[in-house]
Amino acid sequence: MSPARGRTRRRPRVDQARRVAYDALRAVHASDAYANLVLSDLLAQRRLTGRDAAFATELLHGTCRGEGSYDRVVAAASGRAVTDLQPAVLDVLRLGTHQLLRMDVPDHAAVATSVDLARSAVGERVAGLVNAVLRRVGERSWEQWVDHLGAALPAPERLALATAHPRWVVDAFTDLLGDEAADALAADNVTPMTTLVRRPGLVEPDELRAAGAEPTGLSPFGWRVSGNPGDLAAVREGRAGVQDEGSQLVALALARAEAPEGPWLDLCAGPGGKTALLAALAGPGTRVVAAERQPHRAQLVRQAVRARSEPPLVVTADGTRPPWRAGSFAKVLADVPCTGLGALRRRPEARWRRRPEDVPELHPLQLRLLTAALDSTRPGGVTAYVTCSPHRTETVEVVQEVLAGRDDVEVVPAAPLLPEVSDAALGDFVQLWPHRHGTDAMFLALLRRTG
Ligand SMILES: C[S@@+](CC[C@H](N)C(=O)[O-])C[C@H]1O[C@@H](n2cnc3c(N)ncnc32)[C@H](O)[C@@H]1O
Repeated sequence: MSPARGRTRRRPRVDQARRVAYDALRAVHASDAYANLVLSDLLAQRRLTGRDAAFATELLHGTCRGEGSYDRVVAAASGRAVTDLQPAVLDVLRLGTHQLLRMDVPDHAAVATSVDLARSAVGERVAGLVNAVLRRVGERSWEQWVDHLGAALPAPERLALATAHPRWVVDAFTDLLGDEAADALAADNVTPMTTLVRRPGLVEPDELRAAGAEPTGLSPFGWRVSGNPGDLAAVREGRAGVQDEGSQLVALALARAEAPEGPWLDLCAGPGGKTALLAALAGPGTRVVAAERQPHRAQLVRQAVRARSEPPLVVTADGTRPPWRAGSFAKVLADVPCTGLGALRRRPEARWRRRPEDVPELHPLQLRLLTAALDSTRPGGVTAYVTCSPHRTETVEVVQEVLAGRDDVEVVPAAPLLPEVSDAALGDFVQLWPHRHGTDAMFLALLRRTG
């Protein structure tokens, strides 16, 4: 664009942190990228570290989480549907809205840097629009926007707006928790600290303590670190790994369940976090087999268990058509593919990407995998059915539907096997929650083959 009427227009100076957040957000929307992955690539490429990296991370993650609610704010402030805005401009507005309403950025800086970003990333012609819309956004605080836009909404819709979740997720959580759903939804908006698992037999607590990690409250193998876990030798060498405490606890419950001697199976193993812990807990003499349908994820399982002198056997296989004989295993973990609604705090964009139709679409596969897991379990042996979603259709309903069709399975009460965790029993099952336990919302059912 030529300088307007002979004046030399200032070249917009966009700080690197905002540019990284913007480019990552565009990749999330234009190429279905995962926010965490694209951000870590961009931070490395552009050599952003320290405060700049922290700012870009908070800006991207917060914007992704708040997206649906910010879109309502932008629509009200611009007087048009967000679908009528150019996607690249909408992303600038979303980032600006997050800075104005939820970050400690002065209003004038949030508006001016967003206008510069719009000029540089989209073009001069959109600068005025971005300036005008963001000034209007800044006229109210976040709470005032929620009051303003929520006043006319029914209660669940208002909760969706205030906690930045799609309505169908609000309904699913309310179905499970009643009024407590508000706390569970709010917990999705808090970035969890990185949790490590100490793989017993491979690393002692003293090594992790000396590296600055601190034990967590629930899992006997859980450790918390601030900073980059890859800085720890134990993590780089696969003797410890990044793993939520909830995942550790469900694996531990299966390891503690009474069962006959014999090999253990992880039916849906990729990327291998639970396989690695189960292999450590199984002890010498107990063979562990890990199956995973996708070859690249099977490779990740091999990576996860590389530190073991006798690693589990990793097979690329469809667990619904097992290549092993029925009744081969004493313990079987079926950590099935699910919507991941229990781990939304870790996946900033996931809540807006998942669709309500995903739940019924996954259900038949979940039924088949649980059936195959039970068929693979020998009489007296135990199957653990696990999801990182608390959605009833993916949890209790799968178990009930499978059990209704067989007379060779009994439910093992799961909560008594995790005495370190209170308030987790859901009947005979276990349901963990971020707002109660500080873990992902993992579901666990333990089922014994009786014949
Ligand atoms: C929830 S993830 C498992 C996470 C894993 N247990 C861990 O802790 O790292 C589910 C896995 O099941 C795999 N999967 C999906 N369908 C499968 C099938 N039919 N047989 C075996 N694995 C399958 C997916 O590729 C995915 O890696």
